Amino acid sequence: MRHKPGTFCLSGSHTGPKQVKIVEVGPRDGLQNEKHPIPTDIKVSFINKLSKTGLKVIEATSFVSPKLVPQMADCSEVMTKITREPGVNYPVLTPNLKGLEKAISVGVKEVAIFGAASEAFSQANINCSIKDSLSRFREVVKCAKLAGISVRGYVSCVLGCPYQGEVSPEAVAEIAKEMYKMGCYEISLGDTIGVGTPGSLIKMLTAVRKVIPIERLALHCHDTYGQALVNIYCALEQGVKVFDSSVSGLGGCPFAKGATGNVATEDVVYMLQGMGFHTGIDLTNLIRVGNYISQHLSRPNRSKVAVALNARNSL
Ligand SMILES: CC(C)(COP(=O)([O-])OP(=O)([O-])OC[C@H]1O[C@@H](n2cnc3c(N)ncnc32)[C@H](O)[C@@H]1OP(=O)([O-])[O-])[C@@H](O)C(=O)NCCC(=O)NCCSC(=O)C[C@@](C)(O)CC(=O)[O-]
Repeated sequence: MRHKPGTFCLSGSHTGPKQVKIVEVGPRDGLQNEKHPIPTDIKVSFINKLSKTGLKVIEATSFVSPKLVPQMADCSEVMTKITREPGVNYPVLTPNLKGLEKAISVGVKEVAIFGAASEAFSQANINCSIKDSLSRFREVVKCAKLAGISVRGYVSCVLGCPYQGEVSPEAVAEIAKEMYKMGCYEISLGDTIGVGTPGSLIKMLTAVRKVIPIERLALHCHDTYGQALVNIYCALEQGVKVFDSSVSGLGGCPFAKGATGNVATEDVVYMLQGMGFHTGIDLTNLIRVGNYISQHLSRPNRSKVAVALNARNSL
C-alpha cells in the first residue's frame, strides 16, 4: 500500500504494514574514508556484531582500486572472515568487472554499482563519464545476473555536487532510469554531500518516481547540513521505504571533500520506531555496536540518540 503524498499519518491510524528496510552502510561508506588503517579483524568483528542487531542488510566492503581507497584493500579477506548470518544480506560495491570477479570468488551474493548524476563527480569518483559508466555497469549487471547475483544501483549527487553545484532532477531521473532498465532491483539515491532539504528532495523524487516505481527507490543521506532525518521523514511521506544509514553516523566519500558521515542508524531507528514502523532492529544492541566502533576509532559516537541513551543508561 502506498500513501498519497501528504497523507502519511504520524498518529498510527494508518492500517497498512508499517515496514521499512534499513541498509547499514557503516562497514563500507562508514570506514572507506578513515585515514588510519583499521585492522581487518576489527572490521570483521564490527560486521559480526551488526549481524546480531536485527539488521537485514549490511553493506560490508567495496571491491575498488586499493590505490584510490586503501581502507577497502582487504575486501576479499573481510568477506572470507565474516560470519554470514542466515537471513542477513552482505552486499558489496563493484564498479567494474574486475571488482565483480573478485567479489564472486569470495562468495558475494549481492553487489552494487555506483554512478552519479553529475558529470564532474563521475570523473572524480570512478574516472569516467556518465555515458561510459553506464556501459561498464551494463557489463557488470549482465555478468552478475548470469552468476545469480542481484545488483543494486547507486546514484550519487542527487541533490548537489561538490564540484558542479546544482544537479537537475531530470539528470538524476535519467541515470536512475538507465540503471533500473539494465536490471538493478533497487536504486539508492545519494545525497552525497548532505545539502538537500525537503524542498529539493521532493522535486527530485517527483522526477524520479515518474520513471521508477517508488517502492524500488532508496534514500542515502549524508548529514552534513543536519537535514537527513527531515529528508527521510519527507521521503517516507512520498512512499519511500528503504533508507541507508551508518551506525554512529560514520562515513564520507574520499571524492566528496567536506561531506560528513551518513545519517546515524540509531537516530533513524529511533525515529521510525517512534512512528510505529517495524524495523526488527534492537536499538540498545545497535548503540553498543556504535560505541564499539567509535571507541576503536577514538572518537565519540556521533548518533544523538546514542549519546542521550549512553548518558541515561550507561550502555
Ligand atoms: C572505478 C575505478 C576502479 C576505475 O579505475 P580506472 O583507473 O579507470 O581503472 P583501470 O581499469 O584503468 O585500472 C587502474 C588500476 O586500478 C586497478 N583496478 C581497477 N578496478 C579495480 C577493482 N575493481 N579492484 C581492484 N583494483 C582495480 C587496475 O588493476 C589498475 O591497477 P594498476 O595496473 O594501476 O596497478 C577506480 O576509479 C576506483 O576504484 N574508484 C574508487 C571509487 C570509490 O570507491 N568511491 C567511493 C565509493 S562511492 C560512494 O561513496 C558514494 C555512495 C555509493 O556511498 C553514495 C553516495 O553517498 O552518494
